[in-house]
Amino acid sequence: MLNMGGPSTVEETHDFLKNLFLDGDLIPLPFQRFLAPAIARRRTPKIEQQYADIGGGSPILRYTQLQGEGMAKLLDELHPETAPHKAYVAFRYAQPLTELTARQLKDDGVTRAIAFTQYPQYSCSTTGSSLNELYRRGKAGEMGDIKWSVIDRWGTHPGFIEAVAQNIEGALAKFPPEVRSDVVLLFSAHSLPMSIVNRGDPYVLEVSASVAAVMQRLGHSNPYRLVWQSQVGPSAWMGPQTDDALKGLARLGRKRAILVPIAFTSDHIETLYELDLEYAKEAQEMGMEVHRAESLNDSPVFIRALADIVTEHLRDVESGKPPTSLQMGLRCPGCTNSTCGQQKAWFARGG
Ligand SMILES: C=CC1=C(C)c2cc3[nH]c(cc4nc(cc5[nH]c(cc1n2)c(C)c5CCC(=O)O)C(CCC(=O)O)=C4C)c(C)c3C=C
Ligand code: FES
Ligand SMILES: [Fe+2]
Repeated sequence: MLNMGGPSTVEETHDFLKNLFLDGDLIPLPFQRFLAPAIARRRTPKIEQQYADIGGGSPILRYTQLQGEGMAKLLDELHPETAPHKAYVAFRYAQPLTELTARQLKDDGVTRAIAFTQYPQYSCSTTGSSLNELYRRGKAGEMGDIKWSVIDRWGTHPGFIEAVAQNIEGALAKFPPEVRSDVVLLFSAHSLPMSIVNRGDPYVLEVSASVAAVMQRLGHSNPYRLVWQSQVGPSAWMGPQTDDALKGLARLGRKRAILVPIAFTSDHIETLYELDLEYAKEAQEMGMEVHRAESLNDSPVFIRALADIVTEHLRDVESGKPPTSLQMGLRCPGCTNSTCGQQKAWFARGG
C-alpha cells in the first residue's frame, strides 16, 4: 500500500519534511541535497504546530494499517486462490519508509506482490514518485525475488465512488431537508503546480473524472465545483483555491456548502487543519454554514472497495493481462525524468 505517509508524532515532522523536500520526483530543486534540509528546517515549526493542533500527529499510518488488515481478510474470501494475503505499508516520506518495507518483504520471503497505490488518482508527483522509489529498491536487489504487478489508479471504481457518495450523504443530512438541494458540494483536492499540469500530468483529469462519477451516483442532487487546496510557494498552481472559492460563494450569497476531500483517503492536516480549522471557520464568520464530508478512513464500504479492486486486478492478471495498465505505460508528453521510463519498463516486465 503505497502512499506519502505523514508524521505519526509531532517529533517526526522534521524528518517527514526533509524526506519530502529531498524527493526530486515531487519537487526538483537545484542543489537538492543541501537545499532540502534547510527548507525542511525552516518549515518545521509551522507544520509541527499544525500537527499538534490536529491531535499530535497524522492518523494516516493507523488508518492505512486498518484498511490493509480489513482488505487482506476480505481478500482471503474473495480470492482464496492467492490466500493468505498480507498488507504491507510503504510510505514515501514517513515511517515505514519504502526502504524498510522492502527489507521486510525480503525477510518474509515474499515472492508475489502488488504495488497498490493508495492515491485514487494518478499523478507523477505522488503515485509516480512512490513507484520510482520502489523501482530503485527493486533494481538494487533490496526486495528479493518478487513477481510484481501494479494497481496504479482507481479514481472511478464504483466501490470508491459509493464510499465517497455515502459520506457526502452523511454530511448533507446535517442540513434541514427543505434547504438540502441548495447546498453546494465543494470537492477539494490537493493542488498541483501548473508546470506539472502543463507537462501532461493526468491528475487533474482523473480527479475531475472522480467528481463526475460521484455526481452521477448522487443523481446530480446538488450544485458542485472542483477546487484545489494547499498550494505552497510562489509559483502558479491549479485553481481555484478552496478558500477563495468559499469566500467567493459567500460573496455571491450562497449560504451552505459541504467540503468533500476527493484525492486522499484518510484524514491529514489538509482535512483536519485547513478544511476544518481554517476554511470552515472563515466561512462561518462570513455567515455560511459549512460541513465537511468525512474522509474514508475506516469506512467498511471503502475497505470492501479496496478488496474488490485487488480481486479484479488479480483476475485480470490471471487471465493473461499485463502486470501494468496501458495508461501507466504512457509517459507525460513533457516528461524529462528518465527514471519514469525505466520504472514503467521494469514493472511492465513484472519487476
Ligand atoms: C493527492 C494528493 C497530493 C498531491 C497531488 C500533492 C502534490 C504536491 N505536494 C507538494 C508539496 C507539499 N505537500 C505537502 C504535504 C502534503 N501533500 C499531500 C498530498 C498531495 N500532494 C498531503 C496529504 C500532505 C500532508 C500530509 C499530512 O499528513 O497532512 C507538503 C508539506 C507540508 C507543508 O510544508 O506545507 C509540501 C511541501 C508539491 C510540490 C506537490 C506537487 C508537485
Ligand atoms: S513526469 Fe509524468 S511520466 Fe515522467
Ligand atoms: Fe502535497
